[in-house]
Amino acid sequence: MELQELRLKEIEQALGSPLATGPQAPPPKPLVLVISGPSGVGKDAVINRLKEVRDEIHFVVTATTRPRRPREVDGKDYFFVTREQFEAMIRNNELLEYAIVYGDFKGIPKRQVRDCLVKGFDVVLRVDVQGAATIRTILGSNAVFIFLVAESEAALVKRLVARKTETKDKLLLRIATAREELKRMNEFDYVVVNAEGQLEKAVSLISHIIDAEKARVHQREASL
Ligand SMILES: Nc1ncnc2c1ncn2[C@@H]1O[C@H](COP(=O)(O)OP(=O)(O)OP(=O)(O)O)[C@@H](O)[C@H]1O
Repeated sequence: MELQELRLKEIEQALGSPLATGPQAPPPKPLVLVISGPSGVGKDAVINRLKEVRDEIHFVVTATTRPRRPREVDGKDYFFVTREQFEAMIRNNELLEYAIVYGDFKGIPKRQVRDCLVKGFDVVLRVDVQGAATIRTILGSNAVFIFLVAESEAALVKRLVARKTETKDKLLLRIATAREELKRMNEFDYVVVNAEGQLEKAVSLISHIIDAEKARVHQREASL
């Protein structure tokens, strides 16, 4: 050990400067990850699991006028607001993006995202395909866009039927919309398959995407 230290000293002397001990890689910039995909593909399921495996990431809570489903918690799964409250948020320019999705308003509060980025935290946003397009116009290549798909259309519909949260009309509308949405896959950076019973695999791939993004030489730089 001592001999080694001595050698290092000799090297430093020969170099005429001390050997730097700081990190050689620059600190990674905070990441904005947009997770999108057709209704019922498993966005919520994937994000809920991702929260458990990557607890350093911040998950922005979407505001919605849609009625709360039995197991959903206000402020955790969504901010459940009235139509009037939502309209006030639009008027006050408080939303990064918002849309009417199957008759209900959904939107991302800007402040939550901004606060996280300023503190240097990574942020995950959950948006429908329409919302992802809006965010792309704002953040462009400074955010990472992930498109979630099921293994097949049949599998997606089976999952939606099993969830039992839609009437038949709403279900048909969601399927038709999903067909259109699938055509927009090429607007995304990554596609992740959330296959039946394979939630862990989808979450693990997203986790690896995050790690790979952190290792980019040319870091994306999101700001609002
Ligand atoms: N890999 C999987 N295997 C089996 N079931 C799954 C898988 N992923 C999600 N599910 C189930 O499929 C249903 C739809 O998932 P989820 O509600 O997360 O979709 P979503 O994309 O958030 O839908 P929406 O956009 O309509 O809110 C849920 O009942 C969920 O538990």
